[in-house]
Amino acid sequence: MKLITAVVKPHRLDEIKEALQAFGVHGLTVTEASGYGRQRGHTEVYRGAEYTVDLVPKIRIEVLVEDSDADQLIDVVVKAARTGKIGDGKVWSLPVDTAVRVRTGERGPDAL
Ligand SMILES: Nc1ncnc2c1ncn2[C@@H]1O[C@H](COP(=O)(O)OP(=O)(O)OP(=O)(O)O)[C@@H](O)[C@H]1O
Repeated sequence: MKLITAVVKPHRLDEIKEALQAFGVHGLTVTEASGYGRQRGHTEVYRGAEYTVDLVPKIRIEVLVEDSDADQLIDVVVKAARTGKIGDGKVWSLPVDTAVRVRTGERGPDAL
C-alpha cells in the first residue's frame, strides 16, 4: 500500500474529491494546513485576499491506496488540483506497512 499526500489549494477540494470518487477511492482524509514552497515570501491570493506571509492556507488530502493504483491516483490528483499558478501544491507518496479496518479487523489492502 501507499499513502498519497497532497497539499493543495483549498478551492480545488471539490474538484479533487469528485475526481477521486470517479477513480473509485473508498476513503480519504482532509485536514487544514498551511505552508510554503519555493515561492516563499511571494504573494498568493486566497479567497480574494492577498497573502504576503510565508504560511499560506492549504488543505492536506491523504488517501491510502494499493500499490498498483498509486501512480494513476497521483495523476488524478495533480490534474484536478492544477491551476497553473504559483502555489498549486505538492503531491507525494510513502510506503505503508499495514492498515486496519477497525470495525472488522481486516488488515492490509482488504482494510482500504
Ligand atoms: N519541500 C516541502 N516539504 C514539505 N511540504 C512542502 C514542501 N514544498 C511544499 N510543501 C507544501 O506544499 C504546499 C504547496 O507548495 P507550493 O505549491 O507552494 O510549492 P512549490 O513547489 O514552491 O510550487 P510553486 O512553484 O508552484 O509555487 C506548501 O504550502 C507546503 O505546505
